[in-house]
Amino acid sequence: MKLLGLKRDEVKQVFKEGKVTIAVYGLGKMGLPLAAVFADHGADVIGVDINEKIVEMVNMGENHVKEEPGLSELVKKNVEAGRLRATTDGAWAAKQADVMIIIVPTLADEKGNLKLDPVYDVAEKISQGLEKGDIVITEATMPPGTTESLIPILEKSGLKLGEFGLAHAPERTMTGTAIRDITGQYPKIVGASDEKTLEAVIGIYETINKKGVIPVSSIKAAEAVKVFEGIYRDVNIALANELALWCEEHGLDALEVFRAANTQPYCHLHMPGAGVGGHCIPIYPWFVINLAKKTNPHLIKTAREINDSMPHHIVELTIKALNEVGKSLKGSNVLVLGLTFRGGVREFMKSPAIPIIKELKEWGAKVYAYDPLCTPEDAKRFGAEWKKDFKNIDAIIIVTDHKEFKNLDLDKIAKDMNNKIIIDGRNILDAKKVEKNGFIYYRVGRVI
Ligand SMILES: NC(=O)C1=CN([C@@H]2O[C@H](COP(=O)(O)OP(=O)(O)OC[C@H]3O[C@@H](n4cnc5c(N)ncnc54)[C@H](O)[C@@H]3O)[C@@H](O)[C@H]2O)C=CC1
Ligand SMILES: CC(=O)N[C@@H]1[C@@H](OP(=O)(O)OP(=O)(O)OC[C@H]2O[C@@H](n3ccc(=O)[nH]c3=O)[C@H](O)[C@@H]2O)O[C@H](C(=O)O)[C@@H](O)[C@@H]1O
Repeated sequence: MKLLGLKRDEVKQVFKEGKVTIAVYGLGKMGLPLAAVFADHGADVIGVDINEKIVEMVNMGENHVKEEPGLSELVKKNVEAGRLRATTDGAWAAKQADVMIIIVPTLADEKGNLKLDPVYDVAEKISQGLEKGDIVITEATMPPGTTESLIPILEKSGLKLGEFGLAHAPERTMTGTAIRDITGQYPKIVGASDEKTLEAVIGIYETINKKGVIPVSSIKAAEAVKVFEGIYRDVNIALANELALWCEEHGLDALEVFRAANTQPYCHLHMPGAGVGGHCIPIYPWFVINLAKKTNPHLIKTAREINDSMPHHIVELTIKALNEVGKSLKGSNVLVLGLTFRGGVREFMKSPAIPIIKELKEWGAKVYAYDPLCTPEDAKRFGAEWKKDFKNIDAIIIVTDHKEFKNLDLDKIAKDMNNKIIIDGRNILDAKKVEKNGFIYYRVGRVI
């Protein structure tokens, strides 16, 4: 049933009656939870993905996003109920659907040069099935202005904007809490092409999100909200890193100072660490930097430089610790714990482990690695040798905050290692406890 022109409560009613067909383009870490949640709330959902294996798994009621708690049950339940199915045919899905949601990757390279091909490919497919009264929503994070750049492609359908609706409703969640967040952790931000579209889209998201909807004045404003959330994080992490380096110089423990400072409600010092990885936080700043013609976003650019310098600082701390025991990095056995960019998710995009391993090897160290979410092939791909024990290791570097690394058996490790050195790049161990076991323990902001 077409939703354009309905009031939000009418949308909720037809949604519950199973009269709304939604096509979700991109069945990844974000798209599959979203598709399953829409189906679980009564919509008839068609998932679209270019990956035939994913389409096949979903149609068998299987979930490929293993790190997402509750998702396997939700996919199975809704596929069996006939509310969720998948296809690789994006044009066919558009013909069936009343609402099309684009949540495919919006990637950028190191310098933020965008790779939006997946978004434009989906827009082309949608244009082949777009009908009067349909609504197209982008949920993928994208540079402000990108959603409206799809209008000429969508109008290849022969329809003019206004005969179909266009909106941006950014995905404000992360792997590990997607279902919780999509259904009610934060209000949904929505910006739309016109009042009718806004009204209908509010009805769609109020159906699945108990935190409700915050409408903003334009599509571009909605895109900026999401990008700014990420830039806020990147700049604040850079501030934490810079203050932590100052603490090292002055013999302070940054975390002790930060925790005390953060008791003031207006202070939110973030965590210093080995660097900022992922598809999101290190990328979004470039969306603003690249679009700045008159303004000079030098704070945002400097923050990026600070965060990207942290992997090198981790290597410096390792050299310092080895020197304490009369060893140089050359010829030392170093074990990197963690290859993924953060704990609990198997993603390598801009993972700090990559430059750390590279630089350690340039210094002549023998580099080993272990990560509970990875394989020996992953380690090899990044230039390290897979090692699950601590025998003959001179220094451990924790680069990823996997929960498995929070309870290391320090007694046993101390016996196995050649030299007892831990560089904690994610502040996950208790300094006093580690030092009690005779380790040299450094972390960003604490080299006491
Ligand atoms: N991963 C996260 O924590 C968050 C991601 N986002 C945003 O969500 C979007 C998707 O991210 P993820 O789900 O993490 O990516 P992902 O890489 O996990 O999944 C993307 C899916 O899209 C499919 N795909 C790629 N090109 C396609 C095309 N042309 N047509 C149909 N399907 C296509 C891929 O096969 C894959 O299954 C991105 O824009 C990202 O910025 C937003 C918030 C959090
Ligand atoms: C505020 C927030 O938590 N943003 C989330 C973020 O998810 P993401 O998976 O990128 O994880 P993240 O916790 O931001 O970490 C990114 C990187 O930054 C590092 N990091 C994070 C926080 C911190 O205080 N210090 C720090 O060094 C992490 O180790 C990691 O390498 O980016 C997501 C996104 O925008 O796609 C966003 O939806 C998520 O809510």
